[in-house]
Amino acid sequence: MAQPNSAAPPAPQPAIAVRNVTKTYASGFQALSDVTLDIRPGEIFALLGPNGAGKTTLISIICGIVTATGGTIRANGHDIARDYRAARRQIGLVPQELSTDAFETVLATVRFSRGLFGRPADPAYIEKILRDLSLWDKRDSRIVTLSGGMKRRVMIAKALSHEPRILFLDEPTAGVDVELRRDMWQMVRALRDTGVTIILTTHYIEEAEEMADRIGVINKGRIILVEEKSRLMHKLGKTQLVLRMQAPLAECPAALDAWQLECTAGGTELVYTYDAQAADTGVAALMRQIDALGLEIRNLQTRQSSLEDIFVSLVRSES
Ligand SMILES: Nc1ncnc2c1ncn2[C@@H]1O[C@H](COP(=O)(O)OP(=O)(O)OP(=O)(O)O)[C@@H](O)[C@H]1O
Repeated sequence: MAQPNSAAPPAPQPAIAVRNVTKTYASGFQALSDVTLDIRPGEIFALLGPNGAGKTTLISIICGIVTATGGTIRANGHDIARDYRAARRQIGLVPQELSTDAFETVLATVRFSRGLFGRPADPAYIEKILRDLSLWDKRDSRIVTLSGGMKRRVMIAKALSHEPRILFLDEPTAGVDVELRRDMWQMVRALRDTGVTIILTTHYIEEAEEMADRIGVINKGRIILVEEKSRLMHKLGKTQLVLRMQAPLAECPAALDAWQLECTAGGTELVYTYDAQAADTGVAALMRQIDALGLEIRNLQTRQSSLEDIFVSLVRSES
C-alpha cells in the first residue's frame, strides 16, 4: 500500500541567509550583535530601525563593502566571503549616498557598471532600464549636470545594470520628491513581479506599511522582531474607539474606571483602547454604562494603530 507522504516540502533556499553576524568597528563599537535573518526569494522585506540601529552596517556587510567580525552570509547560496564574485553578482545596491563618476554620461556609467560584474553588453536591456527610470532622454548628459532626483535614478539604473536577482535599497526615498517616490515604488513593484527580491530600509514607516510583505525591526544592533506585515499589524495593532461627548466632562466618571479611558480634548473626548480580536472587546458594556450614566454622545469613531505606533512602542519597550 502506498504510504502517504507526510514530509513537508523543503523550504526554498533563502535569497539572503544571515547567520550569527556580529560587527565591532575598529573604534571598539559593536554595531551588530548575533544577527540571524532569512530573506525569502521574491519578497519585499523592509528593515526598520531608529538612527544608528545598524541597518546600513548590515546591508554593507551583505554587499561586501564592510567585513563582518563574525558569522556567515549567503546570497542565493553563495557565501559572501568564500565566493564573493558569485555572491555579489546576485545583488544590486542602491546606496544612501549618491556616489558616481560625475563627468561620465548616464549611458556610459550604466554600461560600465554592467561590465564590472562581467556581464556581456546588452544595449536593449540598458535602454529598457533607462526608459523605465525616465532617463533615456538624459542618456548623453554628464551626471554632474543632473538634478539630485535624476542622480538618484542613475544610482538605481547602475544597481540594476547587471540584472541582479536581489536588490537592496538603503533609504531610497530620503529627500526625493513625490513624483520620484511614486515612480520608485512603481518600479519596485514591477521588479518584484519579475521575481526580484527587494530589501529596503526606510524612515518612512508608512512606506513600509504600504510596500512590504515582511518587516524586520533592528535596534541597537539586534534584530528584535521579524514578522509578516499583516500578522504584525494584527498581533500588535490596537483599535481605539473615540467618543465625542455632547458636553465636556470635568473628569472621567469613576463608574467608567474599568475601561481605563483617556479623557482628552478638554473633556470632550473619551478614548477607549482595546484589542479588536478579543472575544469580548468591552465596547458593548461601555456603551451601556455611558447610557446608564446619562452621558450624551455627539458622535463616535474608531481608528487602528498604524505600523508607526507599533514600531515606536516596540523600540521604546527595548530601550
Ligand atoms: N566606520 C565606523 N566606525 C565606527 N562606528 C561606526 C562606523 N560606521 C558606523 N558606525 C556606528 O555604528 C552604528 C550603526 O550605524 P549604521 O550606519 O549601521 O546605522 P543605521 O541604522 O543605518 O542608521 P541611520 O538610520 O542613521 O542610517 C552607529 O552608532 C554608527 O555611529
